[in-house]
Amino acid sequence: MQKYLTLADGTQWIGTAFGDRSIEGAGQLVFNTGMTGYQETVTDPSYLNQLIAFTAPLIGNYGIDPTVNQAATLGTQAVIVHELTTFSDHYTSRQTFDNFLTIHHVPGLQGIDTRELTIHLRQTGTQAAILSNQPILNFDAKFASLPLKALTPQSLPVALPKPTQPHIVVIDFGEKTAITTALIKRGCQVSILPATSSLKHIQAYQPDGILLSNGPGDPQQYPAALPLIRQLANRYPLAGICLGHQLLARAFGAKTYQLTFGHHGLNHPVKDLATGQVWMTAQNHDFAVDPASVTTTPLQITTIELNDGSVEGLRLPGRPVMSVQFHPEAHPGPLEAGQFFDQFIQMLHHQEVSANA
Ligand SMILES: NC(=O)CC[C@H](N)C(=O)O
Repeated sequence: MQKYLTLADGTQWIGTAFGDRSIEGAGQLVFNTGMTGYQETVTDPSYLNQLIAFTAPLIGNYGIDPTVNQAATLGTQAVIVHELTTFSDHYTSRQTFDNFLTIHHVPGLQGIDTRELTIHLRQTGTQAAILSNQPILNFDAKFASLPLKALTPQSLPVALPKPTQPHIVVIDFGEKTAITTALIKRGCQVSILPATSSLKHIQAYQPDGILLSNGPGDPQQYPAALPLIRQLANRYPLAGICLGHQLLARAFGAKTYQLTFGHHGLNHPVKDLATGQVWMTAQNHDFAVDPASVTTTPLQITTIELNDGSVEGLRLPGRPVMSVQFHPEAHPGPLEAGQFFDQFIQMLHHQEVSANA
């Protein structure tokens, strides 16, 4: 069965269907350059209502491991690959990628040159796209006819904290499981609360620290969260990751903007401005903090991306508050930036963030 990928600029790619053959998808088309980690990527809630094209030439070759999902449901609108492997004999695999997408009602397109598509997106910028079962006659009408997906809230909060363990409340904007796991692995107890929670409600959990999670969409779409974030940052040690970082910036008056084609991959070098140390990081974002706007706020830039110089980290001098644009929890990706969580846990003891945080 043929499937048609049509971009807002009218360009079209034709390939073969996989995943849920009957379903069509529409949203922003992004490319991901990771050589591995397709399962963590398609289950990452930050890809809500996006179509993901993988530049790696072979996808699906180690199957699906039920333990690595980043969320229980898939928010992605479609998956686009060059070549799909239809069998997998890896020892952790329990099903094929094709079958996994079918069960989760996500359509796929295989057999197109995703590197050519990526070059096109790098030249024209991120744009809307539709994966359809028939050629498209009217892009806008078809786009409007296809349903948007909604986020499924993460698991319920855990029981009251044990006095011996630091208790972290994660504010859930679309939290990835690996963030919670990274905190639990470091001895924390974690409660996940909806982003609509009131300060009073959060305080009732008696947190030792707050983590603002990653999440989908434009950070401008979350104005209601900003007063809460300011209140939390003034009361608790606080860390932000990706969307959480962007919202922390906005809460203190900085601006965010859309990158031309986003950062979606596993080998983005970032530099710690205090130490000069460079980490290879996993990234997944289309928006970024405007560095010029940070100078008008109490925040300080701590880290930058070496490919394009974009802002990768912030701190609030005098308060145990810091954030990163990249994904220290990785999954997929390199784990070397995981020290962000160690610094966060140090901060819980009400220490000022060290200059290299
Ligand atoms: N992974 C994230 O939290 C992504 C943040 C935001 N949705 C962006 O695309 O920039």
